[in-house]
Amino acid sequence: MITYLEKMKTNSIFYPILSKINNPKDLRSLSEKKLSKLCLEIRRFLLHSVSKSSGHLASGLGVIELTVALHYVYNTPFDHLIWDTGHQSYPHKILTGRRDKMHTIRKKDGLHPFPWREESEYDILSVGHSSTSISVGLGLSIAAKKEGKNRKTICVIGDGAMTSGIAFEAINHVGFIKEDLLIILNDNKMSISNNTGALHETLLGETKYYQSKKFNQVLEKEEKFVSNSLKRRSRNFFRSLGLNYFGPIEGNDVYHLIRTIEYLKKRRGPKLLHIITKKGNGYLPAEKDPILWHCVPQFNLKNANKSIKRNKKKMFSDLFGKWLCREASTDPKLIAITPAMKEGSGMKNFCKFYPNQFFDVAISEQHAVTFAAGLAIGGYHPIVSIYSTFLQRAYDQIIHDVAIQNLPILFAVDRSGIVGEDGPTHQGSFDLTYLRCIPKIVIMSPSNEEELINMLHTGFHYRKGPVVVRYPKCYQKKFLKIQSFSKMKIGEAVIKRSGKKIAILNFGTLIEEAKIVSNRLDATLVDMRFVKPLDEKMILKLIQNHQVLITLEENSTFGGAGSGVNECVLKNKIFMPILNIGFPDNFIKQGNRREIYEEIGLNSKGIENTIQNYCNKII
Ligand SMILES: Cc1ncc(C[n+]2csc(CCOP(=O)(O)OP(=O)(O)O)c2C)c(N)n1
Ligand SMILES: CC(=O)[C@@H](O)[C@H](O)COP(=O)(O)O
Ligand SMILES: [Mg+2]
Repeated sequence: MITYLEKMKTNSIFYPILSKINNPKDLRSLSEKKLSKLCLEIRRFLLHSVSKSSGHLASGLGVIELTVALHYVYNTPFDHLIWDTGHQSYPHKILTGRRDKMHTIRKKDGLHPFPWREESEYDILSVGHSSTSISVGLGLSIAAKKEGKNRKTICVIGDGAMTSGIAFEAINHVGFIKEDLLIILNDNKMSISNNTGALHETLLGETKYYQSKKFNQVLEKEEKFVSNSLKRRSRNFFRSLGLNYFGPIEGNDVYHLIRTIEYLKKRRGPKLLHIITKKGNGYLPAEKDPILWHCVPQFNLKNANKSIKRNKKKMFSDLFGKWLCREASTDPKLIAITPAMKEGSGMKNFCKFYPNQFFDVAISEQHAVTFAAGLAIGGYHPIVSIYSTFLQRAYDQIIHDVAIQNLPILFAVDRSGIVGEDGPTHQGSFDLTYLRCIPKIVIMSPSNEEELINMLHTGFHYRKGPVVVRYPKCYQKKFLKIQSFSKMKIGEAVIKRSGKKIAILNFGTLIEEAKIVSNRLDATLVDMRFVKPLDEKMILKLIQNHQVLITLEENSTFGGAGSGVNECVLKNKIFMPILNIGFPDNFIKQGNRREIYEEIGLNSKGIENTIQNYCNKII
């Protein structure tokens, strides 16, 4: 039987134009008048495909016209097209030979969630974290010039991604060395949440000016438009940094885009084209609620909003948000900071109820950390809520601006461990490794909902230096009413089960699997809770009456919690077999969390097998 999707991908009745486009060359052979119809077909295809696959939708809907225009005007893949962050690249994937695989996106062995170098020659840069496009684009354009290739480089960056430090640093360089590069600023006034910041205000100003002058009428006459857009203001942010600034122009009109981009292609030097698009364009539910539709689970197209909301389950992040509200109710000095991840981090209610104690600093992880340092020095009680993978961006800030100065800041490190569908760029595989070596930092890893709350409470009131509570992207199993919390003794582990020969030292939420395994193997199970400081007394006691130690964590085993246990044992000059179980030494691909844990041997069966194989040689 032909499945719905199979029908959809081959059906030349549903998609008379799109079904014939297998690469951008096919697109470039179309007459221009077919392009707006093609955009409609892509939009329909995208909606159907994401409704089956899940994924990033609203941003892709907003750049369909831009994607068509860019591949139409430029000679891709010879010319280099870079999509910043990459969550908007689904239309690009559809047009570059991957249409038939779109239903596999974000799935195990399926298409990668973002542009990926190994996946296609049209993906010149692998991405996932934002704001890298201009730096890489500049490097590519210089390389092309040195090689004597008449190759063009185009970077598409969103107004959200433009707020990040690295994008500012790149613009500073681009405007100075004046290489040939086209930056397209896709301004839809949205990050995941509403965009924030002074740059956003500046862009708003540009947009209002453009609307008041009705530049889109002038656009019909391309030359006049361009000269007008050059004339109308002597300075704006980008122009004052040495870039040729054009626009803003309507970014959801494929013909205007083609005219403008063709014109800019002929001009050399650093250019920034400011386009105004609508996130979710052409699909009313997503236009109305682009936050909900930024990244969606599978949904039913007939009652889309409802089916998305119905599928939403409570996560650890929501518990963090509840705890935050509760703690803020007794502490006006509590300040919570997010670098553009308000919704994902569970802070929607907090920012509503405590707007004066909340800062969304836009996509600026480095600033978020150092800004917290300033607040802490000033006597406030900052909490930085941040995803494990994005905290990687702020490593020096944690060491130089926070830890060296012993500042009391709580880091709520969300999405630690496997996040699943977002793949290698987003897995929280390394935070224990990169944080554990920082002197005096306290690191906790809750194994369940109660521990999460108690650890956040303990960490927030610790006040002797930085504290990290790291927790995964997992659903709450228990409904917790947050009435009271208790402080934990720093560095204290608890025994969950007493057994023989084998002691399992668990760090984090794999405890459910560890319980099953310890019952089957009659092993001792300890909930270590603290990655730093380790409960050394407990480790030494376990060594006395067991033959093997097993450590279990949701982090790379290289330098993670298990490495800490190894160091403790070596330091005490003890010979003891230790097996570290955790993530393997590779970048873990996309898939759902359950599948990935199974594949890397972190379900109960896998853990038991690994332990047995190891112990067979010893016990
Ligand atoms: C370094 C980093 N921080 C945060 C994110 C999460 N993130 C992904 S998309 C996005 C919003 C980007 O907004 P914009 O660039 O304007 O694109 P739009 O979604 O509006 O198309 C954010 C915050 C990320 N991918 N990388
Ligand atoms: C592209 C990106 O970085 C975000 O959109 C991310 O996918 C959000 O992740 P969560 O869905 O886990 O909040
Ligand atoms: Mg945006």
